[in-house]
Amino acid sequence: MIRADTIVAISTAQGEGAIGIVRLSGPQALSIADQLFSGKRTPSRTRGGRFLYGRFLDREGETIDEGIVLVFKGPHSYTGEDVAELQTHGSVSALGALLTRCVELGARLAKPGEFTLRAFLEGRMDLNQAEAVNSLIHAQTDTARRQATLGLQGALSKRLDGMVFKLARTMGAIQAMLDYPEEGVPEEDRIVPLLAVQNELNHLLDTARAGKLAQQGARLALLGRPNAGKSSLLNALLGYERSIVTPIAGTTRDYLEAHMELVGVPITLIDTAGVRETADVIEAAGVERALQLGENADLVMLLEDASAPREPLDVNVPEDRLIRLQTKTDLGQVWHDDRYQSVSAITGAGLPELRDRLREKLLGDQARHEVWLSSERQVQAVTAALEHVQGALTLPDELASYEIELALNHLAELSGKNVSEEVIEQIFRNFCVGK
Ligand SMILES: Nc1nc2c(c(=O)[nH]1)N(C=O)[C@@H](CNc1ccc(C(=O)N[C@@H](CCC(=O)O)C(=O)O)cc1)CN2
Ligand SMILES: Nc1nc2c(ncn2[C@@H]2O[C@H](COP(=O)(O)OP(=O)(O)OP(=O)(O)O)[C@@H](O)[C@H]2O)c(=O)[nH]1
Ligand SMILES: [Mg+2]
Repeated sequence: MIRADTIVAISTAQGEGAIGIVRLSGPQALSIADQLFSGKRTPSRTRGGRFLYGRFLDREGETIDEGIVLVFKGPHSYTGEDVAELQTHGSVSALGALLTRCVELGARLAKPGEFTLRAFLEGRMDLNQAEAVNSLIHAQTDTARRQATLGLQGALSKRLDGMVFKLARTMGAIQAMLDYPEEGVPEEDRIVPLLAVQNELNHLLDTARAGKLAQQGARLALLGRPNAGKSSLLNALLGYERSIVTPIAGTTRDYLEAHMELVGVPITLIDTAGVRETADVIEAAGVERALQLGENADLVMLLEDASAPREPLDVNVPEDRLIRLQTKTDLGQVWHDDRYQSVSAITGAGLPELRDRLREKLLGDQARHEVWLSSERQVQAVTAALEHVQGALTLPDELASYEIELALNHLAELSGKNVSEEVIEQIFRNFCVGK
């Protein structure tokens, strides 16, 4: 179905650039281009896939800029509709004037993500792929980009297709059995495929944490007693002197954040005030904050000075989000406790092992070449599908068949079949304008 209106947006980043693009999509895209473009050829009378060189004109016929028009004829375009790309010098003013001209000629300003929404509605990509487009734009690390690219190529949808096939076949087998009970359903057509799908869904859910972290990044707080070496370790991980280090206990009083990439995850490192009882109101407020930051962080590194008398700190952080470190091991004192890793911020000893540990804690053993769940929407749909598959494994045939149907609905939801307009709108609302 071709939408009646033609949308327009500046598709390149705001600001100065070598080249800028205004993109038109819809039934009037090429006729609008005809009216504002002057060159040897006419966009609407050009074959798709060609570019035309010439000048862009404003309402008075004055030249806005020289540039090129790229012609795409539906369905052979990003959106599946007729598309004209007006490529100019990357001048804020030229792009603005060109946009205005397109609106004067009848185009409507595109909403965020509306080009990709149209690509979805035209069936050029499914919802998982559309979400991947957005992830790709926002990817801050190679890991996030690689994941988004896999998603864009349909990797998640392909995995789901395999499961849908198994479920549909099982449902068929059960229904046949209900019609002809004397036949019975052989185990390998009933339990085996359901168990396989259950496994696969569980496995997919395991990837969600890594997927979320690769996308949104992780917050990593350093906690410990005063002088434990938190600021020194932060500086050592960053590779520059971000935080003040002195031999005085209580140096860091407020928390401080620094950004870096670690193991392909965008990391916010948080240095905090050393935790101790104190009469100093300012320091006490800092301690309060430190503990709070620890509770809210994705991971906490809890530091203890191995060269000082032991005075462990109790923090309200579950074990799986905790990494215990003994610091200053270059001073020659180390205790033996498997729960602790040793580091020296001064010599760098133990830092590679710490990075490995962080990778394991953050990404687990998720294979980098397989696709990860990356949005809350995906996690919810897979969780719901899994519940119904589990239902199907425990319930008698008639109910099992219904459970499988529900599981199939949730998997279909993932790729964007039978999803409400609201859900779709919600997804595209977070996109950039022009995407
Ligand atoms: N200038 C420009 N660069 C861009 C995009 C764009 O729209 N414009 N893209 C998007 O934002 C991405 C590329 N995605 C695209 C996907 C499909 C088609 C397309 O026209 N496909 C047709 C023709 C294929 C062919 O000729 O081989 C088709 O699939 O039928 C274009 C871009 C990234 N770079
Ligand atoms: N030998 C040695 N000294 C260290 C090491 N790490 C830190 N120190 C020293 O320990 C002292 C305290 O270090 P900081 O990094 O300021 O400790 P902190 O945990 O941030 O302390 P507060 O901000 O007061 O809570 C400084 O004199 C550092 O030079 C280390 O690995 N080896
Ligand atoms: Mg400090």
